[in-house]
This record gives sequence, C-alpha cells and structure tokens, in this order.
Amino acid sequence: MLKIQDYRPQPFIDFTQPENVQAYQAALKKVRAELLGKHYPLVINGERVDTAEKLESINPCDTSEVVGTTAKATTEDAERALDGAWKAFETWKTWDMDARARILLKASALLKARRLEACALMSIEVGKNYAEADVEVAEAIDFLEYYARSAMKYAGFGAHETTWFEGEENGLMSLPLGVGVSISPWNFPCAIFLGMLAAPIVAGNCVIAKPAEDAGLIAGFIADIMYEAGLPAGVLQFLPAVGKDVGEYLTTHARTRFITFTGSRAVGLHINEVAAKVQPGQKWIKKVVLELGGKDGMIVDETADLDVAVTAAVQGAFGFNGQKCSAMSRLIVVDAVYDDVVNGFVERASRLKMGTGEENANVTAVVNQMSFDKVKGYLDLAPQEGKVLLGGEAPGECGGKTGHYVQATIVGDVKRGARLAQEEIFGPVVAVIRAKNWQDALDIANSTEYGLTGGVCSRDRARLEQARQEFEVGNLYFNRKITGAIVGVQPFGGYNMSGTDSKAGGPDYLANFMQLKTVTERW
Ligand SMILES: NC(=O)c1ccc[n+]([C@@H]2O[C@H](COP(=O)([O-])OP(=O)(O)OC[C@H]3O[C@@H](n4cnc5c(N)ncnc54)[C@H](O)[C@@H]3O)[C@@H](O)[C@H]2O)c1
Ligand SMILES: N[C@@H](CCC=O)C(=O)O
Repeated sequence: MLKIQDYRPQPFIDFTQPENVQAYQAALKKVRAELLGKHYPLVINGERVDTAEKLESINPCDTSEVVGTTAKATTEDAERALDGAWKAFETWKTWDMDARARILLKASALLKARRLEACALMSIEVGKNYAEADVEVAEAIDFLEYYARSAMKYAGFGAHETTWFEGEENGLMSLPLGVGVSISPWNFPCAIFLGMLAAPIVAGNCVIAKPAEDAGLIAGFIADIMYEAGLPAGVLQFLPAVGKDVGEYLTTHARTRFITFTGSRAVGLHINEVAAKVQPGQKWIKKVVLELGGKDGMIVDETADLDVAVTAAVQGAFGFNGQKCSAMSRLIVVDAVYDDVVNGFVERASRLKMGTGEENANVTAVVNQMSFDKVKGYLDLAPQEGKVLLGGEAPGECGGKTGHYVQATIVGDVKRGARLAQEEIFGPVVAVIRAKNWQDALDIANSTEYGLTGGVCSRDRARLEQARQEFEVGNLYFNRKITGAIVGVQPFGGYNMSGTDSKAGGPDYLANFMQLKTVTERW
C-alpha cells in the first residue's frame, strides 16, 4: 500500500498578489519562446510517429496565430495503437495497484513543477484567463492525486467485503477491462483529458487517448508528463485525430472494450448508439461512460441575499465565456425580486473586460469559427425570444486582434420553452426567466432534458431541502456559483441527457473501468 498523506485538493493561486501575476507573465514568455510552434507527433507503443497531415491549433483570441500542430492519426494508426495497447495490457494488468498509482503520483509532481507553463499554454491555445487556467491545472493535479489513492481500495482479493460462509473462502476482486478509448473535449483540455486517461490506466487498463482537435498542444504536453512519469510503452497511446473519422473508427471497433467520452450530447448519443452494435468477432458488451452537455439553471428567490446571488450569477455564467458544461445559462428569478436581481446582474456583468487570455481578460474569445457562428446564431435569435439587456454583439475583433470575440450577453424575460432557454449555447449568453413563485421556479429549472448542474440562492430552509430532493441535477449548489467542482469535494457528473452520472473525481469513479470477479474456494 502507498505510504502517503491523505488527499487534499490543490490550493488555487492568488492572482491579487502581484508576484503571482508576474510569475504567470514569465510563464507566458517561456511558453511563447519554447512551446509555440511546437509539433506533437502521435505516440504509439512508446514511439513518436509522424503523419503526412497535421492538425493546427489556432489562438482563438488572435486567429492569425497558429499556436502549434499535432500529427493527425489515420485509421491505420488507430489499428496499430489497438494492437500495441492489447499487447501492453498483458503486462500492465499484472502490475501491483500501488506501483501503477506511483506513476500517477510522479506525474502529479512533474505537473506541479510545470503548473504555470501548462496554464500559460492554455491561455494561448484556448483563451483561458489566469484564474480559469489555474483552476483547471489544479484540477488535473487533483485527479492524479485522488485516483492514485482511490486505486488502493480496489487492490487485492479481499478488497471488497463479502459475507463469511462456513467451509469456504469467498472473495470479490476488481479487474481491469482491457483496452479503451478516451475521447475528450477542448474546453478542459488539460484536466478532463488527463483525468479520463489516468483513471482507467491506474485501474490496470490501456488507453488510446484522442484529444480534441482544437487543443492538441496541451494534450501533448500532458501526455509527455505521463511518459516521463514512467508509463510503459503501449499503456497510453497518444492519438490526436479527427473525431468523426478516427474517433468513430475506434468507438465502433470490435477490439475496443470501453469508451470514456466527454463532449456534446449529439456526439455522445451517437457514440452510445454505435457502440451498442456488436461487431463481427466482438467478445463483450462495450462499457460506455458519457459526460455530456448541460442547460444549467440557477434559481433566485425573494429570501436570497441578492448580492450573493448576483456574484454567483456573474461567476457561473461568464467564467471562461460560459464555455463550461456547468455554466449558468438560465437565471430563474421569482417575480418579487426579478428587477433587483436582473439590474444587479446586468450592472455587474457590464464591468467585465473583453480581451485575450494572455491579458487576463474576463471575457475572451470563444474557441473556434464553428462555435462563433453557433453563438452568433443565438444572438440573432435573442431579440425575438426576449429583451437584450446587455451585449448581443459578436464583434469578431478586440484590441486590434481578429478573434472569435462575443460580448457577454444577458437576455431578459425569456420564456421557459424558448430555444435560448432549452438549448446548450456554450458561450457567454444567459437567458433570464421570470418565475411566478418558488414552486414555479423549481418547475422551470426542471423543464429541460439536461440535468448537470443547478443552483438555488435562498435563505428558506424548507425550499433548500425541497430542492435537495427534487432539483434534477447531478451537481446542486446552494448560495454560490454552480461551476468549479473540486475533485473529491464535489464529485462531478450529470443525469438525464447530461450523461451517465459517472462522477469524475468521486469515490467510485474507478469502478467504471473495472469488472468484478467472485472467487469461491471450498476447503
Ligand atoms: N459533462 C461534462 O463533464 C462535460 C465536461 C466538458 C465538456 N462537456 C461538453 O462538451 C461539449 C464541448 O466540447 P466539444 O465541442 O469538444 O464536444 P464534441 O462532442 O464536439 O467533441 C468531443 C470529442 O469528440 C470527438 N468526436 C467528434 N465526433 C466524434 C465521433 N463521431 N466519434 C467519436 N468521437 C468524436 C471530438 O473530436 C472531440 O475529441 C459541450 O457540450 C460541453 O457541455 C461536458
Ligand atoms: N467540472 C467543471 C465543468 C466541466 C465542464 O465543462 C465545473 O465543475 O465547472
């Protein structure tokens, strides 16, 4: 067993301290000098493999800048990655759990030492400001530390309790599944990419990790940390590729044992469907873990501390431009305090500054042209579905830089069934919905097909207890923002169309990547 202290989440960096801002700026310089323009090849069986075609990472805040490139895997590369991973599995599955966990702990130490570099790279590659990038790298470190420790409870024959039976020894053991595919999104390209590969790997599986097309550099940086930490060849196959080609190939492949996917509802449901079809020669029912989108609502009632509510709304809605599955995209306010809350929300949000991640702006650019066009479509719809109280424009440039810039936008008096109130926008756009009273507000909150995060700002104990039972979300927050779950503290994952509620950073997450075997010996 590991001899280490109990898990504690990483503290965040305090950017009100000038020396921390200076350190961040020094890291930005270092990354610009050393990592910009870098190319990450595929890694298959421990060997770096390049491809004829490449994937480019573009700075969303200055689209004239190519941040760097990765190789672009083909289906032949995917086939070789599968072969090698199954070969590596034969040995990796025999490693002691604590030996595997030590690799995660070593990777955590390496990432801690390069924390600001990882942050700075994300500021440039996906436009995160300092705090958003730092929270994410802290989460990535937490995943390593937390999963290394949780692995211990699955180790050995006696790991799970069984009832004693006369004349026999009975036991239940957890075994890895085999080779799986991990497909991750661009919006948490460090933490989610890393968490989704570290968990199955520590459980004894081998993983083909396919990062998102828009954020291959930070993924390459993280994969290198895992290799440097000592992962044997073939245990982690790094395979940047186009999702609809190579992702599809792998999810439908007969030799893929499990799929762990975080991304949009449309792609997640498609994967769920195609993965269910048994392919010729397939020996198992694929295990599919899905973490999808949200249309997350926060209720404010007439008993709430309105200052707390407004702060929570601004943080929850506009952190990383609303590009979080957990983002507060519906603010549901009871009629009695509607005007006060909305005025406060608009006033506070109007102070947010637009700019680049490197400038540490509050609102930066959305990730790519597709996202920009999608969000712009909702801005065009906004005047028909409500009153645009703030923003409403997508200037596409800021401070002389051309980028995917969209204003922080608040749309008031949106009807509960409107598209702005039902569809995931994934940008800095909030629909404010007026509720008659508390019960109406709760009904509105539950009136979507999603069920990821939600919140209530209220001082009424009975209502909070009712919400605890009846608000249909995987992560519910009272009197605070509805984003920013911390590993081990707030296990994260949604219900309904938001996913399979697998709870990343939770006590049973590793069980998603294991199978149980009961063994009985009669004496
Ligand atoms: N629930 C959560 O924990 C969580 C966390 C982060 C993001 N998200 C969701 O992710 C979405 C944003 O991320 P995105 O734009 O990268 O999502 P996306 O669904 O477009 O892409 C996610 C990944 O799937 C791949 N992919 C695309 N088509 C595929 C296919 N046919 N087969 C296999 N793989 C395929 C992509 O290449 C990418 O790596 C939002 O909906 C957001 O809410 C959810
Ligand atoms: N886990 C993150 C959201 C990840 C999705 O984008 C949060 O809790 O805010």
